[in-house]
Amino acid sequence: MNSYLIAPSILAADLARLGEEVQNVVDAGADIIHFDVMDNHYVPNLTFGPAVLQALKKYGIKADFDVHLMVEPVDALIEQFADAGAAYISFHPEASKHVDRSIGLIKSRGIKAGLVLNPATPLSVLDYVLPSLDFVLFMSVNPGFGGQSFIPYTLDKIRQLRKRIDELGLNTRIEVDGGVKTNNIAEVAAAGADMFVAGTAIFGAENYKVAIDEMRQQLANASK
Ligand SMILES: O=C(CO)[C@@H](O)[C@H](O)COP(=O)(O)O
Ligand SMILES: [Fe+2]
Repeated sequence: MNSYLIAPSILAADLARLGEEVQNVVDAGADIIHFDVMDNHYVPNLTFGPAVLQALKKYGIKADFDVHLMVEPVDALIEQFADAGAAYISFHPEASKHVDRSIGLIKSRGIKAGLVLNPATPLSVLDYVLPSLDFVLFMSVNPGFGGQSFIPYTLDKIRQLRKRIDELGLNTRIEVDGGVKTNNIAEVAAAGADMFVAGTAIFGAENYKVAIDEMRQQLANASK
């Protein structure tokens, strides 16, 4: 099993103080920074583009950025986020006409490529492309907003994919996004996930380090 990565989602940060907020979660022990890109087309919300990622890098953020594209189409933004310095890029398969080509585009820029499955998207979308992916992102809420509740049937999907990855001998990571909190992260890890996005559970906490430490403690218990 890969080591666990905790990825605070900046959607829940105080956006008026974004640079400071991101530095604070990095100092509090975040492994990577989850960057939600919404276009008011693929999802009914609008967030930030590559210029914001570039600005955060210029501000001095050294952590890797995990760019979650909730946009349609995807290829032009893959290029722009690659130029801006993304370390991970994921997209939703229904938002790309040519999924294999979009994955290839991400990888051709030396970036880790992920495919995102909405709650009701079947695992069969991974047929044929799973070996070329660095990670699969399971949405455990419907995409578009932070602060929603974890959809429990996601756990079964995670278990099924973990089995498939292990049987194939792949080292694909499984990321889970939406409603992940201190009180369910152990269960999500036990199902087979190893990357955990948490927006409100971290940025909504009084002390980011206490929140991240509690998650790590839960993860340590889960792997015992
Ligand atoms: O991609 C999304 C929502 O579409 C997420 O990354 C959320 O931003 C996670 O927020 P919480 O559910 O952890 O508050
Ligand atoms: Fe996300």
